[in-house]
Amino acid sequence: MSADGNGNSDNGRGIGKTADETVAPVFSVRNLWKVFGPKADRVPGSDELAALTPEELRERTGCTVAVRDVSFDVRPGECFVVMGLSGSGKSTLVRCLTRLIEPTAGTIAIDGEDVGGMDKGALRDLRRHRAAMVFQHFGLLPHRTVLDNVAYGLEIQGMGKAERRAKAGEMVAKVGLAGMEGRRPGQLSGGQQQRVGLARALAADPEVLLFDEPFSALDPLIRRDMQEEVVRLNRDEGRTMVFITHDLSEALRVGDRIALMRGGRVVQCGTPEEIVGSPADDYVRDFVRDVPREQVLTVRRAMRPAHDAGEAATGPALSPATTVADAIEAVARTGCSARVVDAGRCLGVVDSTSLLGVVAGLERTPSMGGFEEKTAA
Ligand SMILES: Nc1ncnc2c1ncn2[C@@H]1O[C@H](COP(=O)(O)OP(=O)(O)OP(=O)(O)O)[C@@H](O)[C@H]1O
Repeated sequence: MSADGNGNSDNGRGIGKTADETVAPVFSVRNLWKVFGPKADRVPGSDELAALTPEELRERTGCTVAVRDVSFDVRPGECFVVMGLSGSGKSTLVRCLTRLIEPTAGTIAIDGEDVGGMDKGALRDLRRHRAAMVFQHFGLLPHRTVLDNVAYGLEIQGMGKAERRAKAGEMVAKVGLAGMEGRRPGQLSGGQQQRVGLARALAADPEVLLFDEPFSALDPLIRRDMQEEVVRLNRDEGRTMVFITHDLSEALRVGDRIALMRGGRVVQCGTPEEIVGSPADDYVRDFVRDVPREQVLTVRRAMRPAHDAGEAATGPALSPATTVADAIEAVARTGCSARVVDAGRCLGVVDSTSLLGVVAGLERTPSMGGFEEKTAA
């Protein structure tokens, strides 16, 4: 995530940051369905109905399947992105997590606790304290100052005035708005208003932040700023996040893992590197076609065994999380192959052929070091 001992950055996102798979997940979702329409609950149980195309199903039953048999875990400390085109089911899926939309079938647990079995009070607590939502339309109160907007949620919780103003001040500073506490929302840019919305969600100190396309209304530069803010919050605080977007570059920038949705299904769930480097099918391959591979893929994919002990001991040392783009720079600068080193051990070597092979999307052949054109799956 940070520059390694050799000054090799892995682009700041934390490529290679792998949330520990052995720890218990924050959210655990199994076989989740959301069907809109009359007698929706007959659809998940019926092989015949579930096999129909969306159009056939609508014609025969009047139902729309928004989420179709989806299972995944969100691990502590990760930024889990739900990505897909408009209508693919992203918002419905994430709203089901806290039952803002009632699932039709399947189970959801938060920290092992069944969300389906929660009563009204527990659900209120879940939405306020455990999994707070940051919306695209941040719903700020126009007549209140920035500070009071941020403190609003704490006021509802019954926190005393001095304490909530101190806490709100801390959050305002955390999102980079120190000095603007006394302004009203109308005196802020769209990006600054979004930061107030973020500070308000953070003030409740939720275990998970759920973002629903939070930045899609912002202009590109401010949007980039906000993405960096999210990455920073995730990295510095280790706060778990679920982030909806239809924008692939945003997903790649903020996500530790990405669930790519199509027609209510998750067609692939994996790290940006897995999605771009090993697309699960032609749909995903098409989706990631224009991604600059060298900025997402790491030297792990370009590595080959060292030819001899000499090669394994010379050349610049790179961490396994180094992007191919940074490795190309290191190899070009020094004019020799670079070693991929982890905890003092040389895992392999990258050279210009192996790095260019990854950029070109070629598959490594069994004969060490060679590449061949990738054939469509
Ligand atoms: N209340 C509803 N009643 C009927 N159908 C719905 C309802 N809400 C959503 N849908 C349908 O469910 C599907 C998934 O919608 P959803 O809003 O979850 O998609 P999305 O990926 O978030 O889209 P967008 O990016 O446009 O917000 C769509 O076909 C949509 O028309």
